[in-house]
Amino acid sequence: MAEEDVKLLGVVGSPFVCRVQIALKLKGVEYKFVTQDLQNKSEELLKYNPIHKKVPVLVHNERPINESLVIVEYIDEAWKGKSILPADPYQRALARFWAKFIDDKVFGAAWKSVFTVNEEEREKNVKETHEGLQFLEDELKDKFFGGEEYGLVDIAAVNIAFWVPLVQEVAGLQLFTNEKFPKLYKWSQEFLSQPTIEECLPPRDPIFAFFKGRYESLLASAK
Ligand SMILES: N[C@@H](CCC(=O)N[C@@H](CS)C(=O)NCC(=O)O)C(=O)O
Repeated sequence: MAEEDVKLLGVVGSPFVCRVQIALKLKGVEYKFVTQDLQNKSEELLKYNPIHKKVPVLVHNERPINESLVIVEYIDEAWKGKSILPADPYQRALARFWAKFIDDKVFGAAWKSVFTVNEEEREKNVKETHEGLQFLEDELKDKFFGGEEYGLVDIAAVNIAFWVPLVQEVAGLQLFTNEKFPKLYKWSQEFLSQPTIEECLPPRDPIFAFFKGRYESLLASAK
């Protein structure tokens, strides 16, 4: 391939950015990480993601791609190496379904369970999170969602493996525990300890402190 110019607009500590970092690492793609200030969005971010104005944005030879799951699929297609999606069309469709399910039905609810001061809303979201996690617990048949090797669904679910345990601790909630979801919990430990994944994870303590601060200011503002 011709000379590559690959930039990732992101922030450290974002589960969505982390997905893209994992995919780039898996394919061995060299890239420049361009840290964004989400309180004061750069011209570059607004230019490359004018619709959502969010990170991650992958810019490949000046062409931007938005939305983490779309980016991960793009990386899989644009670079050779270890495949992220299965080859079989039906299995590919299933992988896309579960990756989307994680965002639509699990992670958002887990996040809202933590970052709310409304008890009713919290309860509703805790219930939804548990229902979503149960579907994933039932779906997990092998070592990884991808089989013997991790793939799109595993990469998508890094938000469940790393971020949900972290933010549940911030609020003292029990969303994703070994007792409730033993298969999924075992998967998360196995997945997070894969060398490529470990290298892409942000340092836990500062991220914990960041979300703890955000949670405490939410509590304070509700008083
Ligand atoms: N659906 C998007 C979500 C990305 C997202 O929520 N990014 C956050 C950082 S973790 C962001 O850029 N937030 C800035 C904002 O909402 O203004 C994806 O999968 O890429």
